[in-house]
Amino acid sequence: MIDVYLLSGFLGSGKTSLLMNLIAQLKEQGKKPAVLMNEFGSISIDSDTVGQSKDVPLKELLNGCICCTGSEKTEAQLQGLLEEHEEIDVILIETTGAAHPVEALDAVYSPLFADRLTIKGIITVADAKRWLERDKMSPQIRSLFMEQIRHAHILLANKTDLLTEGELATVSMELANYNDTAPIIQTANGHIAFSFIEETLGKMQKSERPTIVSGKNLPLSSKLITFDNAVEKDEFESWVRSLPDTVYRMKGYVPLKGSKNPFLFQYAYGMVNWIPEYVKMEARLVVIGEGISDIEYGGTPKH
Ligand SMILES: Nc1nc2c(ncn2[C@@H]2O[C@H](COP(=O)(O)OP(=O)(O)OP(=O)(O)O)[C@@H](O)[C@H]2O)c(=O)[nH]1
Repeated sequence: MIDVYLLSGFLGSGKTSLLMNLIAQLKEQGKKPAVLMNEFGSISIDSDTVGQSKDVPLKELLNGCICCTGSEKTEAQLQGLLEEHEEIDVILIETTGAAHPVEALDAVYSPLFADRLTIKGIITVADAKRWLERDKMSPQIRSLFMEQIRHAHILLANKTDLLTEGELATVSMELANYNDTAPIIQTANGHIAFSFIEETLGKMQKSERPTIVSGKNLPLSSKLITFDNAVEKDEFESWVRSLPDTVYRMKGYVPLKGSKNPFLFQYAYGMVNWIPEYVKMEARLVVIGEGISDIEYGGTPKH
């Protein structure tokens, strides 16, 4: 299994700096990291920086963010990385600072990779100075900035060099109030030990079930559902409607009674979408949300 880490954080918060630090540490440990990154616009500034480490495989998604370029593209890029570089053991994904973490995670979770990739979690870089000045942001942007912080599994309060001791204490306390599950690490230029990230996220995963990042104490988790038998479409949809609001996203291949191949099933914000598949994909579904570890598919109970 290849470990996948998602680097989130607002525009300019220090994600690329963190990425470069992590790559250097991984290489020192003899590991083979690969990078998937996406940038706003069609000029690849950040990937040029990373591209200087010629031995680090890199795929980029230009012109849009990982969430709105569509998960198909992300899947294709990941597929490309996996096929072209069999030796990879860690994938670092840098999302554009304008990506919502749930959507970015969503683009990465694919039933195609369920048995090849272990999504370890989201590391959010928060610009500590910006946090103190968040009231100056427009409500929409502030909400994105805050969402990225809220969904972090590990939170870096970065750019500490720009703050006084007193300001630092305030930022740490306020961040802890806002996301009380993620460890908060004060950093400058994204300097953090990769071993800390690995151990922290490893422990979070162990405390719950082994698939991907999951757990009641984590802001976001995922669950893989498999099917032994084909299901009735209506029955499946009533099960979908019975799920809690904290299920944000589902996608995968669902075997429907009377159909040759499992259908591609998509769910987002209450909407379901079925697309026939001409290839026989493995029947499995990824569910992403909060507090979803008890969700199982059992069809609708018969009366
Ligand atoms: N003073 C200070 N500057 C920093 C720190 N970390 C990063 N920077 C600077 O902030 C700027 C943005 O850093 P990046 O690492 O490119 O940030 P990013 O999150 O990748 O930016 P986007 O790709 O635009 O979202 C760069 O000029 C960095 O040198 C820090 O801890 N302190």
